[in-house]
Amino acid sequence: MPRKYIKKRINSFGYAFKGIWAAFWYEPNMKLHLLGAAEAIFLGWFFEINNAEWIWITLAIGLVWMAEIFNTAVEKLTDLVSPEYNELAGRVKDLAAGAVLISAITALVIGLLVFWPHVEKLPGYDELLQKYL
Ligand SMILES: Nc1ncnc2c1ncn2[C@@H]1O[C@H](COP(=O)(O)OP(=O)(O)OP(=O)(O)O)[C@@H](O)[C@H]1O
Repeated sequence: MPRKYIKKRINSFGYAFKGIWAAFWYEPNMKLHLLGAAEAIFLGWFFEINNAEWIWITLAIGLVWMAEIFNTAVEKLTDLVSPEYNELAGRVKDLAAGAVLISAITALVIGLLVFWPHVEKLPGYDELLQKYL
């Protein structure tokens, strides 16, 4: 393989990592998603979830991060193209935000499906249920 080609591919990775770093550094929402991921990983460790369950958690985290980064990119591009008020620009941003919301709801459902059976097995769960329900 030509050296120039390899160098270009390595550069592309560098730009992509720069984008990921910028998203986590500058975007408050990404910090929240990072916190959400940390919580899910902590729960996964606490409940000693199996490989299949880790796959779902990994997919859920990746889905939300990916959607948020795309949303940020769309927002920036929209601000660049249409800094003034524009109905279409607003709709574009709403659509991108909608995609993030769908990813977050999906991740929440995955989290409940994965963790709820483990929560039910916690000692004292039945007593707690009887006391409050
Ligand atoms: N140029 C614009 N023209 C019309 N409406 C806009 C425009 N910019 C933003 N909006 C409206 O305001 C909403 C919020 O846009 P904004 O860019 O402030 O995103 P945000 O919710 O603050 O994003 P974040 O918090 O993720 O940075 C949009 O979803 C859209 O409805």
